[in-house]
Amino acid sequence: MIRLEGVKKTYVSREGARQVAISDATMTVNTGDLVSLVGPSGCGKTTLLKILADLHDADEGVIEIGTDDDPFTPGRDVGMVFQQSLLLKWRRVLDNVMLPAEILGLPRAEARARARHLIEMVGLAGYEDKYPYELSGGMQQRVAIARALVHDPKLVLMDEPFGALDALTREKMNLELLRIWEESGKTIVFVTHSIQEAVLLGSHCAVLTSGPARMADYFDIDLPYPRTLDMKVTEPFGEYTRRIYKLLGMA
Ligand SMILES: Nc1ncnc2c1ncn2[C@@H]1O[C@H](COP(=O)(O)OP(=O)(O)OP(=O)(O)O)[C@@H](O)[C@H]1O
Repeated sequence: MIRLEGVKKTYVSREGARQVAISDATMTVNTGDLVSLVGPSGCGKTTLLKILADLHDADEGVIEIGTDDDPFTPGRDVGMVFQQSLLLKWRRVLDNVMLPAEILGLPRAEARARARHLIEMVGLAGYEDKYPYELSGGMQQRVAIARALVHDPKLVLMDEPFGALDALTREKMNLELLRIWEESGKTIVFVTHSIQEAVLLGSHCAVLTSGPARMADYFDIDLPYPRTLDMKVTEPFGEYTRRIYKLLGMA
């Protein structure tokens, strides 16, 4: 579904200083993959997501998303989830989830039915008429995930979606995301600073390093499904985390 080869992006400041945000990003993503992008702050993870969402152009490299038979239109085919849920506080849960469908002008009755189904899928049945302030941080992120899926996008981009949650809620949301991913069959690219989260969630993992910012490795994570939290203490899991620590110069 996605092919990147040698993708590079440099930002130029108003003073003319050049900052290489990402270089040599090369990866192939198949429909239904969940790709973790892991790396330290400033190594270009968000830049890569913005390139995939067509919010930024790359300077060099090949970017192919979709196929001739199944073309990809970024405005229609991308769903995004950010570190903050960015819910509209004056809208109830159902109306927040409906937002992308309204912006895209999708048929209303169908979109409402889909929104209700997604609210149920993210575990919030019964909360359709609540306002965001009535929900916990984890519940708000569930609403954001439902909102990212309502227009049935081909690609879901998640930028540190659980970064603001407490550790236990985050682990719970990891399992929830795996379930939602399996149920929805979506292709997901997921940015995280957490090596453990990258390994637990990813079917594939891209490791980005800084100084200079580049994609240092891209590999399959061949751990069985369903993934469970106790896998984190197994030897195969440890091998993947060691591999990433080494790439980041931390082992
Ligand atoms: N719009 C911009 N203009 C200039 N420089 C930018 C811009 N956006 C990002 N950068 C720079 O590009 C580099 C990569 O930024 P990016 O946000 O992609 O990193 P990141 O890996 O997502 O970081 P973090 O994990 O902290 O969110 C950083 O050095 C950043 O300062």
